[in-house]
Amino acid sequence: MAKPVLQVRNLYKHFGGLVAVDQVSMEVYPGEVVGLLGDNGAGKSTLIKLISGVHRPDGGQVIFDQREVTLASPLEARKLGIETIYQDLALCENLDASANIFLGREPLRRHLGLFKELDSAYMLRESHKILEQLDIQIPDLRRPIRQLSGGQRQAVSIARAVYWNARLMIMDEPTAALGVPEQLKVLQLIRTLREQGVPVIVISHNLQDVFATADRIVVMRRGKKVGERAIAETNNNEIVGLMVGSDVQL
Ligand SMILES: Nc1ncnc2c1ncn2[C@@H]1O[C@H](COP(=O)(O)OP(=O)(O)OP(=O)(O)O)[C@@H](O)[C@H]1O
Repeated sequence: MAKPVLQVRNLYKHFGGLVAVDQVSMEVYPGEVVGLLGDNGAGKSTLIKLISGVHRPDGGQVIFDQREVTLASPLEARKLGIETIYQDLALCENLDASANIFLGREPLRRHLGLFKELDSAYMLRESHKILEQLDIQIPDLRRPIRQLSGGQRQAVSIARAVYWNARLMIMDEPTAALGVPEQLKVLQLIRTLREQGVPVIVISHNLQDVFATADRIVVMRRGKKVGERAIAETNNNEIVGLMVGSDVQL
């Protein structure tokens, strides 16, 4: 069996007296989609922030590519290939898709052998390639991002991560703000990522979405991991039961 891309062991994080993530261990294998589920306040966001370098754990280990890592910042996580896409997408509204894909990492070329300028032709060519590779249709790559639909923006954000060699993609509620056709496109994009070997951790409140895309589900409640199931071996009721706890009657 392939080795996990990511392993977390006994991760622990508290905020004052509140334990947000309590001894959580999980793995993510190459080419799989893991749905991270749990009710509000269960600790899902805190867990992914520990994996993406936003928070430092108070205990436990993060092992990436078989090596224990200390992620002191989101930049360090990104250097390893851990890319997180939050709902705000971190795109620049006034720039076009290709400028966003290269944001902060723009290639320069010499102009008339004298001074350096942005190599927009290269950026455009490369953007076309990555969007095609992911089967993303954006009719006009020169339009500012603000004129694109929510699903297209999400897609640009994912394309950027893949272009810069994402080895693990973490997505926080990727479909929450989208209309139904756009949701379907984003789910399809998650499947494409899996097919191209990039594993995905996806947080969602939408069980239908998770059942449509994930291979495995991890359920959290009150900071703890309370269950882990292969999609083929579970169903809605069982997952809801784990999310709300056996003390609640369904
Ligand atoms: N920076 C912080 N400071 C203090 N408490 C925090 C902080 N971040 C999260 N918490 C608390 O930790 C607990 C877990 O929160 P977290 O956001 O991880 O849950 P969640 O499962 O992502 O919830 P939701 O689905 O509502 O986003 C909550 O009780 C929350 O109030």
